[in-house]
Amino acid sequence: MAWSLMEEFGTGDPVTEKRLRATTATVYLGTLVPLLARVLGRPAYISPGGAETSASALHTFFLAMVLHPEVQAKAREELDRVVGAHRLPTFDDFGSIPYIDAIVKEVLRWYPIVPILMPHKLSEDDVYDGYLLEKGSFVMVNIWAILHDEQRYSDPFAFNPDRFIKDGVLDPEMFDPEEVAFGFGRRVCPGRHLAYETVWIMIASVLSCFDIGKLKTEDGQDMELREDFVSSFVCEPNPFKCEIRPRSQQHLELFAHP
Ligand code: HEM
Repeated sequence: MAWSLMEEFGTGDPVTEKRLRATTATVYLGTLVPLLARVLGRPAYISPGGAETSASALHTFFLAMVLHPEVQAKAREELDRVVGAHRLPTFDDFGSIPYIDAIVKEVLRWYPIVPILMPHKLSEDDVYDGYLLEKGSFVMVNIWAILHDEQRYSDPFAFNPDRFIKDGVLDPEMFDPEEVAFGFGRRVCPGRHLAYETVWIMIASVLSCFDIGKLKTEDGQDMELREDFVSSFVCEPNPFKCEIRPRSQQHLELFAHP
């Protein structure tokens, strides 16, 4: 990909070409490698710049859907009504299926992918809430605490996309997890829009075509599943098994040949 980009946009300038190569590698490491690793069942390890993150968000989404069939039902009602059964959702549907946005926001909030931001070194003295923070100090932002603050979100440990919806649309008064889940300021995640849109289109497409549910035990009971997350720099569920069933033959064909 980097080579064809350079053929098309390359100027022969080594600095530009180095940037093109680095940008392509970042996108590759940030999205494709972790997604492929999930599909192949292989581990993918963090590299600087957001590797794992989009795949971790999708992993969290699948767990949330297994645990909350009522959320799937609501999303499907919206998708069937707005998108219909004859095509997959596209970015043209952006703004028309707010419950899908609410699910993406709740995935980012419920178990934030990067719960504690990496340390940032202050380049000058700063004052926060009456405290002097001296130049050279390291500051680490607790995203988990911000996104589980009861003042902002009632019942913060529950997975509840409805908290972002008011009168059938996204509630502009509700604090948007996107404001903090991708960091802040000069070092804010440069992949945040790509990440949001990747997760959004995947969630919309998967929910259009598949039911996600618990596996059955041999005697026909639902297998128990818990909120069991990896405790590390990037937060995501420990591996779990679930059933992903096409809603119908027509939905399966739609997903396979959009
Ligand atoms: C749901 C998905 C993602 C989340 C939650 C996420 C979150 C973050 C966070 C919290 C940071 C640190 C910001 C800070 O230090 O203040 C960061 C940095 C970064 N992210 Fe992402 N990220 C995601 C996806 C991506 C993707 C898809 C890419 C690339 C295509 C990417 C590229 C980067 C890079 C290059 C940095 C380092 C920026 C810098 O230090 O200047 N991220 N991300």
